[in-house]
Amino acid sequence: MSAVLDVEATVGATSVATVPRAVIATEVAPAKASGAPTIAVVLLGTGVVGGALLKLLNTPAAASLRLVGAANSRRQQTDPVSLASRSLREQLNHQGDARDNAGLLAALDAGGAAVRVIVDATASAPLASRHAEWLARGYHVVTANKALAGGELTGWRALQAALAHGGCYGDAATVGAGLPVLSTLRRLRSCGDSLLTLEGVFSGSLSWLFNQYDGSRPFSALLREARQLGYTEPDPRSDLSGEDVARKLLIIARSAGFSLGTDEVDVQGLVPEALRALDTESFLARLEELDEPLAKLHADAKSRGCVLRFLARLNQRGRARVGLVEVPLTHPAARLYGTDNQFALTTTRYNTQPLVIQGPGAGPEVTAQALLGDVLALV
Ligand SMILES: NC(=O)C1=CN([C@@H]2O[C@H](COP(=O)(O)OP(=O)(O)OC[C@H]3O[C@@H](n4cnc5c(N)ncnc54)[C@H](OP(=O)(O)O)[C@@H]3O)[C@@H](O)[C@H]2O)C=CC1
Ligand SMILES: N[C@@H](CC=O)C(=O)O
Repeated sequence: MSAVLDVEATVGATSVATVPRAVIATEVAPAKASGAPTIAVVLLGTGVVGGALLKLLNTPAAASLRLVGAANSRRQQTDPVSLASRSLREQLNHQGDARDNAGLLAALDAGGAAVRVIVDATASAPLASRHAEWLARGYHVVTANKALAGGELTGWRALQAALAHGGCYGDAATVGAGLPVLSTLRRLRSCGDSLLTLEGVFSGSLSWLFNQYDGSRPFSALLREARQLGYTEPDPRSDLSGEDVARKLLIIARSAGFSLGTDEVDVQGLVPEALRALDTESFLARLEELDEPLAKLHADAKSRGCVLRFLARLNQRGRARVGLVEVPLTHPAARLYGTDNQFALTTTRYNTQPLVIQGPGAGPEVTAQALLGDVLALV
């Protein structure tokens, strides 16, 4: 386990007390009146987030959408008219065709819809690596999967190149599970404002874990609960290692114009060496090995009147750091609840006090809503 990072003097200066609390996630547009253009949708991933989206697709808010294909990692179903079944997610576990992206794209093309959208609700890097190609072929992509935009810089650049030729990339779900962080940043940039520094808590699961953790319940028990609630990544080591937070930091920083590579983020993770190479199931069976080191870090922090928070920071020189930090109780991050994320943006125009965006930053429902909102924004 890595040592707790030092708290920089600047951290304590950040304040949320003087700015409005949460900026609430973007409202979903009401269902379009009949006769409005139909949006054909293919859904990749029917797990926690994809499953929640399937539920939303059966609500009036999604009346203008036609789900023409859906897939998990093993099977897929297509219907150019519409896949209406409420039990689609369960069906895909034992019924359907073998996985084949070409078949899903053919279903998108077949119905003659004006707007064709691929929604990626997986954590698959190979699938994310196809996003740029799909955009170049005229499909829109809406994603909760951060592997492309938050991965290697080459992938980010391929994405920007594809977007320059048209197509939309709905990425609200990739940061803050739909909190209006990227949209706010883009709006500021379009007005000529520039991001100077960025700081906060970018992980809903780690926020929930450290907001709860007081030493009375083992960290491993809390982690199991966070996974059950749908806050963690499919493999929780993606959260604990800081990798997921680093991806979000990269997505924000790149969207703000910083050409940061993955190797330029200093990531201090929480996964002990012995647990890093295991498959997911074996790791989950050994979660108790996290308990002792975290109990010690917690006790040490408490003895100094501090709490533990998993912070991400980008300074004005483009130096990026992600890791567990002791913060005093007066620190803005010490006053978070539940899965709250907190993004403090200092810009050329928000430079005496940061612009702070805060609110629940993980969970199936808010994330699925972010995906639906991005799809509806296409028309
Ligand atoms: N949970 C949250 O709060 C948030 C999650 N996200 C992101 O959402 C994404 C999904 O997370 P979550 O729903 O929790 O993950 P799950 O593990 O619950 O679901 C992942 C789904 O993706 C499917 N899948 C994997 N590979 C492929 C593939 N090649 N083709 C089609 N389907 C595939 C899996 O299929 P199978 O069932 O066969 O394994 C499964 O249905 C992640 O990228 C995560 O970072 C973003 C914001 C918030
Ligand atoms: N596992 C992620 C989910 C959202 O991206 C988190 O904990 O924030």
